[in-house]
Amino acid sequence: MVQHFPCAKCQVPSTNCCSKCRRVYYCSREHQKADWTNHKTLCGPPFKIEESEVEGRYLVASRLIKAGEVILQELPLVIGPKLKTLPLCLGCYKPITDTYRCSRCNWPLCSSACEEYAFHKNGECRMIDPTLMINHLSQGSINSQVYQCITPLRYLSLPDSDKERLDKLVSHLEQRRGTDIYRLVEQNISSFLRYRLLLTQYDSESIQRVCGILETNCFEIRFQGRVSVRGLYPTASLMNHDCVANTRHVFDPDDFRIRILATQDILAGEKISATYTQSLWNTLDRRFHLKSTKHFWCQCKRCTDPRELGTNLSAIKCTNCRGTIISRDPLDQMADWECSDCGSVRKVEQIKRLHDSVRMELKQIAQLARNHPEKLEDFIRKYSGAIHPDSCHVIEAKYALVQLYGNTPQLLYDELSEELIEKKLNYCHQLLKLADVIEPGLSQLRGHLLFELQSVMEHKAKRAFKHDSAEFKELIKDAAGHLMASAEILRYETHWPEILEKRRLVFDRILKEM
Ligand SMILES: C[S@@+](CC[C@H](N)C(=O)[O-])C[C@H]1O[C@@H](n2cnc3c(N)ncnc32)[C@H](O)[C@@H]1O
Repeated sequence: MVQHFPCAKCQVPSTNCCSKCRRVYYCSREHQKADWTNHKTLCGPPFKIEESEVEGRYLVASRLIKAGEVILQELPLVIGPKLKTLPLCLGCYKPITDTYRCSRCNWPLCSSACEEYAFHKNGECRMIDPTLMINHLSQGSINSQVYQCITPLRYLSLPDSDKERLDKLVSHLEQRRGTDIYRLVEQNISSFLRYRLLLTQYDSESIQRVCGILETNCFEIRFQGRVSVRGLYPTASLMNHDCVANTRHVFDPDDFRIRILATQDILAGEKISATYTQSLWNTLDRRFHLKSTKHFWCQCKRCTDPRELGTNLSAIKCTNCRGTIISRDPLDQMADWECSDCGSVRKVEQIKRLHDSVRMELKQIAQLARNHPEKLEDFIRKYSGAIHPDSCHVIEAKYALVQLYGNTPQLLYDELSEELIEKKLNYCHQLLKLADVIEPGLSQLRGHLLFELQSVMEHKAKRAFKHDSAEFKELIKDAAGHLMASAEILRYETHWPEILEKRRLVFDRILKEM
């Protein structure tokens, strides 16, 4: 499915872009010509690179960037398997059944067409002596661990000019030295490449640096029907992190090109940010994850506020007075927590233990949720009282139900009670309010929630009201508006254009009949 972007002149979806900046799309040469006076001032990149001691390099808007604008697009210089991966075709990244082997190097692929993918052909296929892989690639016994060396090897085999660009990226080599991940790289990648595959031209330090660069800077690339892989993009990886980011990214399924889209208007001088973590996690978890994987303590606005910008995702109810317990200093992972009403104090270890046990319980319930959604409802009831109705765990349970109700066998709309329809509707509204704070604008979370909202509204309208009633018409019109809003966000994601088009036809028909 080729990605379409709206023509800058008339909004008609198009695949042709300005050949200079490749960020702005036109449906025809006429519209490109007509827009030139406007576009010529915007044709260069809308960002510059700045640097600070604490954050290193980062991207800053050099002019107003409008929500929805493509900020940059680029091809990956390296793409390949993640450290933990399922066995996959090294050409197209689909899961393999080991029925075809590369005629040159003997690595499992889908077909002869996959032998020609440049990253495979110029990487492991050219670099590894197939006779040395015989034991590791014998039929029926491929250990997914052997894939760990592929992406670093693809990096190491790049032309010098590409390598020079990537070598400037942050590796955190010093912080990684002596850690578990450093030892794992030493055993599974460095020793494997040097002593098993006899690639002794690469020293252990260089291999460790490359692995550090890959883990600090790669984007995860997921497509339905393919194993998820990682890609390294020299400019996109200069976006620093913020727990409320102002961009999102989409990948082109044909060439893995990344496009960075502004989710909100970004003023000249503002940082252009991405999120390296999960927006529904609480502050303790997000900060710990960023420190352990990316080696920095986040100090963004959201992390600084003990109430997480008023969302209370981290908050816990006080068992003494039912007030709200929050951290005394969220930028200190060891700080005590305190009830804002009665002042009683909890040690952070106690708070962490509580979060860990609730998270574990939710994980177990979520695995059964397809057949037992009522367990998620019980969880929500129990922990809205026992922790906090806005707690991240309660929110995650609600989001899981929003995705299940109406979309899963046995939970399709026709089988849902009115009560469950109403529940889904309420959860969508609550979660959208939250998303407006933690993932505002044209974010993927808002796109998915708006999509779920329009579908449940349509079903409620059909069920609750007569087709010629004012209530029916109002609900359907609102739902159609939400569909348009979700389409504006999701149309760049693979598979979504067809789904959105089907929904549009449904609403077209209903609106015509009204
Ligand atoms: C993908 S790189 C981003 C570009 C990087 N700043 C550079 O100079 O190349 C990720 C690294 O940037 C730094 N970084 C990103 N966001 C940060 C933030 N909000 N605060 C501090 N450091 C940050 C961390 O060192 C992190 O591991």
